[in-house]
Amino acid sequence: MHKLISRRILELCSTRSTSKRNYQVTVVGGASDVGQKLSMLLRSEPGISKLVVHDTRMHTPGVVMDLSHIPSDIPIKGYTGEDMLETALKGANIVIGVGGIIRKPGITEKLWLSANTEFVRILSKHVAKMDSMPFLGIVTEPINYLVPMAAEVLRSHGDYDSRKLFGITGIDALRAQSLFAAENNLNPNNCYVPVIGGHSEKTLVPLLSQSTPTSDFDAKMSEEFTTKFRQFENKIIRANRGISPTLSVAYSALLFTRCILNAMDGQPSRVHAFIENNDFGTAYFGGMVHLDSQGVKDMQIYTSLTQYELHLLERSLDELRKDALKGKKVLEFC
Ligand SMILES: NC(=O)c1ccc[n+]([C@@H]2O[C@H](COP(=O)([O-])OP(=O)(O)OC[C@H]3O[C@@H](n4cnc5c(N)ncnc54)[C@H](O)[C@@H]3O)[C@@H](O)[C@H]2O)c1
Ligand SMILES: O=C(O)C[C@H](O)C(=O)O
Repeated sequence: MHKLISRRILELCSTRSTSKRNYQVTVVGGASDVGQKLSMLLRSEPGISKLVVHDTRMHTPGVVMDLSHIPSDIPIKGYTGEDMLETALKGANIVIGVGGIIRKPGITEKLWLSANTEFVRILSKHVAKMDSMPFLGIVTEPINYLVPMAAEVLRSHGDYDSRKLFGITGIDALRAQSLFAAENNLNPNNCYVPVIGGHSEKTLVPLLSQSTPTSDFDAKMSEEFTTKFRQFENKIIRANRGISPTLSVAYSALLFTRCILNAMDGQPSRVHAFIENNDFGTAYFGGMVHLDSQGVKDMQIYTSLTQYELHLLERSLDELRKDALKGKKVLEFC
């Protein structure tokens, strides 16, 4: 069991490396709710040589000063306003995009979508102009079509390396792990349920057939688990009085950053993410991604899926194709 726990922990990149690194991380949208929490977590992450926080909000200098009062040997720098984005990105090895607007009461779907689309469009355009493409992780929703859109922008404005673009979806694996543990009365640290597909109610596919420990759920229990799991996003937004979650999302972005840092250091690393992947008949797909120092190496493939999982996967792929198309089309209106 001890070996098993270590493996799970490694998979989610909870382990910190102690090697000497020299990597700059820039958090764009860093004064947002998620961005502030992520920046606080990164503040004490060993091996980051410089943490940069960028946002268009006027209180960004205050956020940076607040963070600087947490003693750390990681230098921190803040930049405010779109005209400072280029400076904030300069020298970044990892860029995390967490800006836009959170879902909250009073914000219409249309406003939410257009603000988030604009955020990712501007960010991608600036990243495309950098001397070399950094690792770019996107938290901003909806990931299913903003990641394909980011790829289009990167492609049309500069040298695009698809191995370095990721939608940060680790939250889905964390939720599946927590739910599985709760349903089976187990320690979550000993559990793992792979999640493939996309990051939305209709595209998430939890693979109970591949769980650790092995699941003895019958067909009805598997369907109930899947429904519950897929509704987590809406459930938490309702419980949060209409506001999207930020804590577990920031935590999953920390794990993502850690996995990338490990990979850049040449250590074996894998991360849950949504990436360009044609293996399943759609341009983008999410799952466990194996990394090397250059980015995506390949994605974990699972065999012996149940009929139910295959059915979910088929439906998910239909949606993902539509989402990727939306991502390309949305640019026509920008
Ligand atoms: N992937 C997930 O699971 C998940 C979960 C929750 C939230 N989110 C996403 O995270 C994002 C942030 O959520 P939040 O609650 O922290 O949002 P928030 O509303 O607190 O803040 C958004 C921030 O983005 C900044 N911003 C907007 N345009 C910018 C630009 N061009 N350059 C730099 N900064 C810019 C704003 O100034 C603001 O600080 C949202 O887009 C939301 O969709 C994703
Ligand atoms: O869309 C959101 O902001 C919610 C988020 O995607 C989530 O998974 O909780």
